[in-house]
Amino acid sequence: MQILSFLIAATLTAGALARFLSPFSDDSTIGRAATFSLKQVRNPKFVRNGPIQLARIYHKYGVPLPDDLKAAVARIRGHAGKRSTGSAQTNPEKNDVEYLTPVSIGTPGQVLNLDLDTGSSDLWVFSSLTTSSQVNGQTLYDPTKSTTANQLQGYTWQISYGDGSSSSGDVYTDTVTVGGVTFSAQAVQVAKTVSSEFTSDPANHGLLGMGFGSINTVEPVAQKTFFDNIMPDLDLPLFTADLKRSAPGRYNFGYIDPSAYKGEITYVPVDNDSGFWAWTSPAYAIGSRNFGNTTLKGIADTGASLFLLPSAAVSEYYGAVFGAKYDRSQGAFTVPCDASAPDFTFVVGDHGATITVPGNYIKYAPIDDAGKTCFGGIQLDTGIGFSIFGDVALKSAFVVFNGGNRTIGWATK
Ligand SMILES: C[C@@H](SC(=N)N)c1ccc(Cl)cc1
Repeated sequence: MQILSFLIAATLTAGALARFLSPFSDDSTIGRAATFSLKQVRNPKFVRNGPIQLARIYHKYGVPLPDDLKAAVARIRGHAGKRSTGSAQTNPEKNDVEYLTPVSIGTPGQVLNLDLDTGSSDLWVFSSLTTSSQVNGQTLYDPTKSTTANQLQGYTWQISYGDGSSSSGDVYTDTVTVGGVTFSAQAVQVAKTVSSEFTSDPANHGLLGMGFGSINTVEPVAQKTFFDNIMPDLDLPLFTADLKRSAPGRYNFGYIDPSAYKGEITYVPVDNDSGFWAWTSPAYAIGSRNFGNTTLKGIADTGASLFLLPSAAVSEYYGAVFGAKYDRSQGAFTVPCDASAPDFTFVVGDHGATITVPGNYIKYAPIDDAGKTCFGGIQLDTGIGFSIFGDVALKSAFVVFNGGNRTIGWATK
């Protein structure tokens, strides 16, 4: 409501109120009907502004602003400075086994390449405290060289991952920056021990968990993830993953890049009770076959390389690939690298949206120098309790992880 019209309305209200409260005023108009008219004049300084006017209606009826409108209003009112966005390139290792993202820790910044992992919630790094025999060329975070590092005395952590790897250590807080977004008191878990899987990968300097805080392993008090900490200051409470096959991809924070995807983003609910970004796909299809009606309950996991599915789906898939087999020596399905591998398509939501994983992505990587036999990009999820939409699936899509309303969005690209 314009200021002038608001004042007029207030005046009218006050006058009416005065008459109601004291019907016996000394007003000389008593006994005669009082009439008057007011000429409205346009406020030349009033500037139309859609989002502001729309926001005022929401405020008038006490309805919270939708995230997009809130962000638009913040930008218009110049509060955008209080909001932030960020963008970080992420780089695949050989065979896309993981994607590493530069992260600055400490003052002055010590840059380590970390695996941003939506399947865990600890930010841990190789450090000057890591057992020297377990270090193999990794960049080490040294808290003694950071003027902003503070140890959480008596705090420890220990984590084990689905692939059998593990690490443990002590806890500091320090300034952490990813893609230009900074949090000044982020829990940084310094490794004192790491398992051989981590020692054997010089390029990987640690993990930055992007799962939910409920599965952070720090004791005696679990610590918030980097995303938990920056979410309130982001333009939008979300991050996006745009992973690519054998090419750099990108994690964006606080905004959705419309040039990064095609068509519409389809959002579905996330069940974070497990601490993971768990969601359900209602159906899948192999190649040009019809969609079945078997749901896939799984997690979107940037920290897992492969696409782990129920045995029925895996058997149906490899049954359609000439020469595919379960190789006991690999403990996994393999396919001839020159095989014609069908696409794997899964449904998102209940309005027909789908994501297609190209068959070539499922001829994951050669297991021999001759390049004749390839490791399958789809493998069994037996014993895990859920499927894993790992990088083989994620790099087939543009994926939005919305921590505000706990949804996950999928789009083709
Ligand atoms: C949740 C992921 S581990 C991770 N993304 N940090 C996982 C669990 C179980 C298996 Cl078998 C493989 C991967």
